Amino acid sequence: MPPQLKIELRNADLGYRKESPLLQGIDLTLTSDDTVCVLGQNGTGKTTLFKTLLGFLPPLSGGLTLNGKPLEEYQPRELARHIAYVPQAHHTPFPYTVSQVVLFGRTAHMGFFGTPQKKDRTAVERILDMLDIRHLARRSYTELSGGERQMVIIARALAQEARLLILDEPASSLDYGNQVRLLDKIRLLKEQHTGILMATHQPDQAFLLDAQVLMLTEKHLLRYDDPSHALQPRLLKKIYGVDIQVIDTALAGNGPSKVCRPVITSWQQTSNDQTP
Ligand SMILES: Nc1ncnc2c1ncn2[C@@H]1O[C@H](COP(=O)(O)OP(=O)(O)OP(=O)(O)O)[C@@H](O)[C@H]1O
Repeated sequence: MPPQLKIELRNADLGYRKESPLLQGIDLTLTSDDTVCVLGQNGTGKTTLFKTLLGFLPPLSGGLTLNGKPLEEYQPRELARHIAYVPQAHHTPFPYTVSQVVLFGRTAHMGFFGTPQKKDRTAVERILDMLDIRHLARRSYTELSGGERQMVIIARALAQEARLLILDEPASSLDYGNQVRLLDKIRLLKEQHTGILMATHQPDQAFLLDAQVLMLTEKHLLRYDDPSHALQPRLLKKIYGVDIQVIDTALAGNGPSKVCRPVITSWQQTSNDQTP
C-alpha cells in the first residue's frame, strides 16, 4: 500500500481579507484514509477551504502542511501527484478530444518533456472504461453536455492517481444514473485508500458513502465521524434553515438505510386545509 498522505491546517483563518475571514481558527487533519462530505449553505466557504488545501489561496494566518512540510514549499507537479481536484466550473476553450483532456491528468507523472508513454494512454483508457465514458473518447470536449463534461473532468482527476481527491459538488450536473455510478466509484476509491473530500448539497450522499461529515457553520467547522451523528433534523435545520426528517428505511443488509426527506411547508398547509 502507498504511504498515507496527511494534510493539516493549524489554527488557520481562511478567506480573502484578513479583517473578515470566512473561516476562523480552523484545525483540520485529513488523511488518505478519510472520506469526508462537506456540507454548508451557499457562500459559507466550501470552495474557499478547497482552494486553500490545494495551495491556490494561502491561509490568512496559521499553518498548512502536507506530510509535515509547508504546502507552499511543494512544486505544482509534486502537489499534483498528491492531490487532485474536480472544480465546480471548468472551461476549456480549445477543442481537445476527451482522451486528450483526460491525458492532461497524467502530466504530473510524465517525464521532463511531458511526452505521454504507453502506460499513460493505458491509464486513460482504463479510467474511461471505469467511468463508462469510453464512447466519448474521440469527441471534442467543447461539444459535450454539462454532465458529460463533468464526467470527463472527474476522469482527468482520477488519471492523476493522487492520494487525495477533492471534489466540489461533483454530482451537481449529472443525471441520476451517473450520480449513482459516481458514488459507486468513490466507494471503490475509498477501499483503495484514496482520501475523498467532497462538497455536496445532497446530505444523503454522506449516508450512501458512509462518510464523515464536515459542516461549515458560523465561520467554524464541525466534524462528525459518523454520518448519523451529523445528519439529524436539528443540525440539518441549523445548516439549511428548513425542516428535514431523517428516516430509517430499515433495509438492513442492503447498504445504508437512512435517508433525508425534506418537509415541504405547503404540503402541511394543504393537508390542514383538507381536514374537515
Ligand atoms: N476571489 C474572491 N475574492 C473575494 N471574495 C470571494 C472570492 N471568491 C469567493 N468569494 C466569496 O467568499 C464567499 C464563500 O465563497 P465559496 O465559493 O467558498 O462558498 P461555497 O460554500 O463554496 O458556496 P456554494 O455552495 O455556493 O458553492 C462568498 O461570499 C464569495 O462571494
